[in-house]
Amino acid sequence: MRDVEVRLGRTRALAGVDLVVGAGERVAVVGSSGAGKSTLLRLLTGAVRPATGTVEVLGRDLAGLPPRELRRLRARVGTVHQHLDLVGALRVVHDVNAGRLGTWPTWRAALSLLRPQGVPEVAAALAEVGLADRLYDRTDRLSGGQQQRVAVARVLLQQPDLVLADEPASALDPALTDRTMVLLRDVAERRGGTLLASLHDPAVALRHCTRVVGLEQGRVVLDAPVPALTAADLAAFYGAPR
Ligand SMILES: Nc1ncnc2c1ncn2[C@@H]1O[C@H](COP(=O)(O)OP(=O)(O)OP(=O)(O)O)[C@@H](O)[C@H]1O
Repeated sequence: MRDVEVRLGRTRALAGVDLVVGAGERVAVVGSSGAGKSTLLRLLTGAVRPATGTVEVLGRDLAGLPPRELRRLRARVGTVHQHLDLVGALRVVHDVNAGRLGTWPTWRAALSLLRPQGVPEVAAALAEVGLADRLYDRTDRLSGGQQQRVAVARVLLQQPDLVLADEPASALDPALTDRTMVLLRDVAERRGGTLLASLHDPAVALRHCTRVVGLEQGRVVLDAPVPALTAADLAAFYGAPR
């Protein structure tokens, strides 16, 4: 993205952001609450449009992309949203299958709501996140951490070229956090793709990412490869003493 500004209502959520992320990079987006991390990720899904500047995703300029092309592009972008974007009243199998709706014809997507399609692959993705036995549970009967893992399973099934994760481990304990980050890394790496994750824990950023981008009041104030950073450098972004 080049020289991007985003306004949300009266707030300038991002200002003058220049960021180029190459294939295969794993980028942690860090910063205090309200710094603009979610906005940055939502910009890359086309959910938020810039007031000025350009945003390119997987080599396509999002401005003026016809809806059909935008849908195709979105099918190549896997997202774990901060608020998970799951349908609680559905069975887990349907919520996970939503990961590939973008690549299915409409008739198959509709049919899948009546009779789930491709159940073995869904079961395999759920097994990877440790929820093999929850295939037919209602999603809203699962705990917050389990729902977060359903959202990860959906991305595993989708096999996208770009993975965006907004605090993907906020409801998980440390062991599950690491496991989830490894899964997200794997799914990005399988396709030679890229991972961008907003992360609240500096240690997780250092363990799992190759680069850290720090935001403050909508501006990029840190952009460094992980080997160049210390835990103290990062702690500053979370309000901890250096
Ligand atoms: N829908 C909205 N309308 C108006 N302002 C918004 C909206 N969404 C976010 N903002 C504002 O934009 C700024 C950036 O918000 P954003 O959600 O990107 O921050 P964040 O770094 O992801 O925060 P958090 O860590 O708390 O999730 C904040 O000042 C926020 O109040």
